[in-house]
Amino acid sequence: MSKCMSRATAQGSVLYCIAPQQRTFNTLTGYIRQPSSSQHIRSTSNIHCKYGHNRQAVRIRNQVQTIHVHNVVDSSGCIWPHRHISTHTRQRTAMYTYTQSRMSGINTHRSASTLHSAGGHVDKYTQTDQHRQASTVFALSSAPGKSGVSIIRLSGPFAGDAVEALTRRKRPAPRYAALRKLLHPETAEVLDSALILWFQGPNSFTGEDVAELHVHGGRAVIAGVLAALSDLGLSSAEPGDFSKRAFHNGKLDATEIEGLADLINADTSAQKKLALRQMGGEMRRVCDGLIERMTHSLAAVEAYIDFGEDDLIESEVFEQEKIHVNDLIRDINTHLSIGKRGERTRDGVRVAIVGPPNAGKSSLLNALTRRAASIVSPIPGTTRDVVETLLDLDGFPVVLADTAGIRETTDQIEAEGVRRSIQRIGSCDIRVCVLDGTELNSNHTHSQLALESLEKQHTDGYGEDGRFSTILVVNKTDLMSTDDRSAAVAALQKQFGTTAPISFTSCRTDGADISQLLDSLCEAVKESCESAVTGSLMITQNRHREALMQCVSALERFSGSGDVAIAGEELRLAIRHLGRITGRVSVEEVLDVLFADFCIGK
Ligand SMILES: Nc1nc2c(ncn2[C@@H]2O[C@H](COP(=O)(O)OP(=O)(O)OP(=O)(O)O)[C@@H](O)[C@H]2O)c(=O)[nH]1
Ligand SMILES: [Mg+2]
Repeated sequence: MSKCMSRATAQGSVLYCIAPQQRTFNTLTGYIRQPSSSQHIRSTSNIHCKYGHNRQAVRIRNQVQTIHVHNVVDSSGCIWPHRHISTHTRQRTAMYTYTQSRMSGINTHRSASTLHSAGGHVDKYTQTDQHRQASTVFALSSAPGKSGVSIIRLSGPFAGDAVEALTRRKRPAPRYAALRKLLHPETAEVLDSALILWFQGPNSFTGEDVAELHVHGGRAVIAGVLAALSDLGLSSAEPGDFSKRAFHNGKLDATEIEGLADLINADTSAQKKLALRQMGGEMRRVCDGLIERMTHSLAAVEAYIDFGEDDLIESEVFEQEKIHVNDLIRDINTHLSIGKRGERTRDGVRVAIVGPPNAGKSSLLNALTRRAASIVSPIPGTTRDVVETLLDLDGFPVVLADTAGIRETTDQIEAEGVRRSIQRIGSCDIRVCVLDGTELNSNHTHSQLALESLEKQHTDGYGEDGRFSTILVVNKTDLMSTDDRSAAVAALQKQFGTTAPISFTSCRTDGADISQLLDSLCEAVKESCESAVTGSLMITQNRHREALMQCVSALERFSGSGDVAIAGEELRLAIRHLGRITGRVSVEEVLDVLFADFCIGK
């Protein structure tokens, strides 16, 4: 929490913000106009202020993290109410506004100097050592269990002292590895010989003081060092504690933290690439760019509401902003139109193996995964439930599902299995429909029923991206003649058209031939993950998609609105939806960027 106060000067009021860690807010000084004038101050200082007949705004530039303003006092001694100031680290601009009506009831007679002397505003570093110890966390950052080297990480104000207590030497120079003996701080028992890395905050992952102890990865060594840290009064980190601190200190935004978690969980190279893109701030940059554009539009609309009559702002402003907002809608829809490619790459492409009983679905799943994941038997109706297994196909993650054979049955359990199969046909990304090649030409009722179910769920075989997302597999080719194959192709093409991909497979236990299917499947999986539009944004989380969709809805309502005040609210709502993606913007406030661009009062 930071505190703000002002000091009267010849130019107006200088705004001070005092952060818990004083280094953070050196840049936050600036000028606040007295609320009796509507003249806009253009200042080269870090804060601009503008007074309108019902709104007040403070603009902060070059901020490095989100701050919380408790009280702002202007030169007349008027205390402004508590509000959040959210800053965009790289966007360089943030706004703090409030409506004057909300100021009613606030003590306007208390002077800035009284506030100063009242204490509690200068948040000087007064934490006790105990407090510093408890707010410093430690954890084993590498995987638990035996290993060559394990890394124990510490973060917080007491991290440096803890290193000195364990090594009985001065902490190493920042970012230089130092070999040190670790000793128990009380008993002096040797715990290990460790490599120590020291990161002085804010130049660390969490933004706090951080130390990494690279110790030998034996269980007893790790347990001994962790116990010593606990004895020093440090707290054991909760899951995600380090990332949470990085977020609160403005080191990572919500999307970058999600990217980090994805990177740790990435099993395939495509997942890794996607996670690195997100961790690199791709989503943040897109969101920041969109928010900046919306902010400009909102500022124009607000300026029109506040100053339209007094300052002769052209009435076309509203119409012009509708054009800008329509451009925004188009751009966000372009991101959304790429479909669920990002989510598929992150969570795995859902591939379902479906078809009539005994066609060889389970045999095919086992051949693809190269293990006996599903039970195979000559008895039709062997598979009853959906059997899922994970597969890495050319670097892309696939969730492969074997399903019950589709047929009419009086067996209640099998009927439930058939219902689940049909459901899976509708919900998966790619369908692999396995047919018994020896029975395909004999008007086999089960094959027909399976194909009909496929058609019913997916009328023309095309998925949400307009791709033909069904691969037809003719299995048991070892029992088929060349003529049988030609007849099978003709029959399937008659039903599904000539573009339907058809693969021939054999899953005999003495050697499966599935290469044709593997090629088709790899192609389909890649296509369902990779974006046709190079460099386009990959949406990896459902919550991002939902926020973007809600943002578009609000923007559409803005465009359709005839009332400028209501439209302004919609725009504010749109910004808030996008702000939720990065976690950076918690606006209840009106953003007002345009004071620099709009020459109000000229
Ligand atoms: N000759 C030959 N037999 C196969 C082939 N694929 C599967 N089979 C046999 O066909 C029978 C059924 O195989 P499954 O894999 O259990 O068939 P399924 O489609 O999973 O059957 P349900 O689970 O009952 O729906 C088994 O006896 C397999 O050994 C193949 O390519 N060639
Ligand atoms: Mg089966």
